[in-house]
Amino acid sequence: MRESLEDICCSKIRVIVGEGSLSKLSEIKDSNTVVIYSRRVDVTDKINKYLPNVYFIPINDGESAKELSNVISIVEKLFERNFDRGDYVIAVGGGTVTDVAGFIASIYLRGLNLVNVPTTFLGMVDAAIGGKNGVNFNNIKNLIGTFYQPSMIISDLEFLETLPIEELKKGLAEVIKYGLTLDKELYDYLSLNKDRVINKDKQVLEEVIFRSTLDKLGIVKEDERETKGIRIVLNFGHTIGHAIEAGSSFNVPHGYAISVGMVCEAKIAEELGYAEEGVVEDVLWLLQLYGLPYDISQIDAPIDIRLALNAINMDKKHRKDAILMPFPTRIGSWKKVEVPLDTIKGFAEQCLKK
Ligand SMILES: NC(=O)c1ccc[n+]([C@@H]2O[C@H](COP(=O)([O-])OP(=O)(O)OC[C@H]3O[C@@H](n4cnc5c(N)ncnc54)[C@H](O)[C@@H]3O)[C@@H](O)[C@H]2O)c1
Ligand SMILES: O=C(O)C(=O)C[C@@H](O)[C@H](O)[C@H](O)COP(=O)(O)O
Ligand SMILES: [Zn+2]
Repeated sequence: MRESLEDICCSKIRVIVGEGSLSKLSEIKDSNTVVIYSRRVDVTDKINKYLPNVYFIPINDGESAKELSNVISIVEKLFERNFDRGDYVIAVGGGTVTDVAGFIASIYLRGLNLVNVPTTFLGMVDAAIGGKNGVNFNNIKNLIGTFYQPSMIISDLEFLETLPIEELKKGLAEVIKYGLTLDKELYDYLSLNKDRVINKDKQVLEEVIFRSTLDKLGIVKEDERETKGIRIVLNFGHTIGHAIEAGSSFNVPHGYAISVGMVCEAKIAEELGYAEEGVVEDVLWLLQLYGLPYDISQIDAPIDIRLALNAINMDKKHRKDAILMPFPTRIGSWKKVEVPLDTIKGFAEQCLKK
């Protein structure tokens, strides 16, 4: 088990990664606590072992959970109970659960304490970390949300035992994102340990999760609210990725969408002269090694180009008529580039043409 205590702006965040780390929940046993969890993951007995008196709110997870109507129905359940600002929300599930529950924790009474217990690999390497939360609105990803830090992130690898390999791969797309832009050693580690990763070797996965967590928190520490042009690096592949999700009316899973998005955006970086020769090949090579999609032709959902381009108009990295794009320059390095919106949309149309 690995632990780290991180200072992010005015919050202390305790990160615990390892099998059996769920036991750390016993440290908040004297608080009034609500557990918002994915009804598709067996958690109640596991939680009650450490927190015998909690209020459970099961939710249907998946992208359709990220709707304001769902937020309102959960808030109405909270309203029936007597919570105060000293109390806790514990989010247990994948990224869609931690996004919704984190948003609710940030707005109810203007903020309850939050503990994230990610149960997917994608949640453990990305979604449960860094404080972004929120819901989709009018077919735009994460249009409504807040920045709100959990006090504790518990990544208990025992949850991964039931995780299908396709869900592991979706999380690997976010890890490859870190490797391509921030962490060449992580890129190399993934290159050398493919079989152990795919076979869910716990020692390897703990290393990947812990390293990804520290990579992400290292960026969040510098630019928590994404106002300095630094945190945008965590959004590499997401301008096109979110366009694919929106264009498919959220039928393409996030991990696959950003996988294709990273190839498209690396090609734009190369075309505009920011990515060194060979970067696109290195992106393709690692995605193909893990069987992740690298071309829109591999996505078996129709993409409405009009909806996809509208999503790019609404990308949260856009400033006036340009988008701040995080371009990989070589493996493990990146550069912020302001690109005209129409240029990005032109490339996106090429990339998303089936
Ligand atoms: N806030 C952030 O910083 C951030 C970062 C990355 C992604 N995200 C968001 O996260 C979402 C994707 O997250 P996700 O891939 O975890 O999706 P998800 O929450 O839909 O979970 C994926 C699937 O795995 C199942 N599942 C969850 N835990 C399981 C377990 N232990 N065993 C077996 N099955 C399990 C779920 O029921 C679901 O079918 C997207 O909405 C994306 O926008 C947010
Ligand atoms: O934490 C961040 O910053 C990220 O960009 C992480 C992304 O992997 C994640 O998908 C995030 O939800 C996208 O954020 P958004 O601001 O583009 O909605
Ligand atoms: Zn993402």
